[in-house]
Amino acid sequence: MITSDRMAAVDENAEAFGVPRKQLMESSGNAVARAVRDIADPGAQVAVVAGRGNNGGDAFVAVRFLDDYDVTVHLLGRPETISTDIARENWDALEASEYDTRTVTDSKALGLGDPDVVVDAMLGTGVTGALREPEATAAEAVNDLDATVVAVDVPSGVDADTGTAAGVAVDADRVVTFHDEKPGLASLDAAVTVADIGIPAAAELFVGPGDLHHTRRSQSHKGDHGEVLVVGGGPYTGAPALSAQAALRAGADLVRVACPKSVAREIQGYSENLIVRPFDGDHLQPSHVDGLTALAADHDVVVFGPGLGDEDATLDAVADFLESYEGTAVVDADALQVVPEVDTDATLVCTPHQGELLKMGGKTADDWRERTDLVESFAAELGHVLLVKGAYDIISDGEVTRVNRTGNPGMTVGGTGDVLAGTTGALACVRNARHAAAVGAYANGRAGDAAVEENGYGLLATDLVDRLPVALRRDE
Ligand SMILES: NC(=O)C1=CN([C@@H]2O[C@H](COP(=O)(O)OP(=O)(O)OC[C@H]3O[C@@H](n4cnc5c(N)ncnc54)[C@H](O)[C@@H]3O)[C@@H](O)[C@H]2O)[C@@H](O)CC1
Ligand SMILES: [K+]
Repeated sequence: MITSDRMAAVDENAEAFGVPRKQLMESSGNAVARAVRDIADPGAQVAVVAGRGNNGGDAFVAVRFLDDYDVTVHLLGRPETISTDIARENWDALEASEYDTRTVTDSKALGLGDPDVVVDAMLGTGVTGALREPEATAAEAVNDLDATVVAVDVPSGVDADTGTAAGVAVDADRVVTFHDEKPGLASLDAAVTVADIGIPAAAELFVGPGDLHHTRRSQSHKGDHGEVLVVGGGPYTGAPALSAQAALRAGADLVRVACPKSVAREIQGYSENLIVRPFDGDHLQPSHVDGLTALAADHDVVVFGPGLGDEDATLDAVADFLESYEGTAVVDADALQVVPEVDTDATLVCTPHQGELLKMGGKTADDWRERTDLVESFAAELGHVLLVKGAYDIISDGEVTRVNRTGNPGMTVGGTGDVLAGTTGALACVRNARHAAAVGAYANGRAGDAAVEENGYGLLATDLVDRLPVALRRDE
């Protein structure tokens, strides 16, 4: 089962991993032709009703695999309005080979005749809202025919994620959908075929550029890009400042740092971008928890742990806070060891390196594939998202597991974990926790790779912070 925004991400990852969309379209078209062959014998009359996007492109490919059928292609609009190169190239190929192609600009003139089969290729996952003209009239015309209707990917007008139609929709007998089931298809009374179109499994497993650009933004936050509270500092002062700067660079609108008064001036000293909220003393302890809980309520995400140290009183305070907290928190560094004993309704993203994972009671292995299984089962046991750092970062919520391959050996330098925690915290303001962890690991690694590319090894954690915006940006 795959939603349309995940499908777009997987599609873009496939392209990034060397399998371009035009190749996927060729496989899609071939699958559509096989479905027609399944329904009607050679010589049968086939009417292809095509839109101006890649859904139409799929059908233009299918036509080339149906030479022994009597095929007529009806393009709803002028060829120059075809909205993608790969669809246009497949249209031009039909013209060059003089297939029977017609362009329909007035839907009244949609002379479909009385075909045995109709291929509905007007719209697929690109539909927004109720069908407009000429697609709406065309859908009615298709529904009035006796023909067997084969829908490409999704019946035109139906929302692939919900199965509902905002207006008129094609009533398909068969749907040939690509790569994986779409949530909205199960509720239709059409027979659904899932066609494998050669997208490598890696395009779903490995985090890639598609994950950066196609993730549903969660609406459940206040500001545009969210407000993050970093709770850290004590024995260390750099760690919370790195996390806070990273959260700002990763897009948070506002970041505050709750830290012991003893280090507040030093932490403020790192940057005018930081807003410091000191609590008294020189380390976090249970008496601070009520104040922190109140402060946390004014933020979308809390990043808990950078530089806190592991005094017993501090760990007790972490446990007390997490027990009552019900929001989203990234838990890193010394605070991690507390998580397995805490019973909380909070959504936690734990970001251990492999040593910290062992301290939490998890297991690890040298081979990243084995680690994937171990992390997935430990995440399920914990009931939280795990982002286990390593040459390959493993991200799992116990159900879906992702692997991040960006980053380099230079990133073992101190502080890169603090940058990752802050980055993940900012992303968790606008993405679900598992996605925030996957994209956080990906962006952090890309920032580290960019730093090494420019300056060679001898990487500093601060080199990552300034490179996060580019690491998170859509590739030009
Ligand atoms: N994502 C993938 O991995 C793949 C997608 N493929 C095909 O690509 C399709 C998605 O293609 P696109 O993103 O180009 O979008 P579509 O081809 O589904 O539709 C986009 C076109 O429809 C128009 N449109 C949108 N809403 C409309 C409405 N309510 N009334 C009238 N016109 C409307 C848009 O202006 C645009 O021209 C999929 O359904 C599938 O068929 C395949 O090529 C296989 C690979
Ligand atoms: K369709």
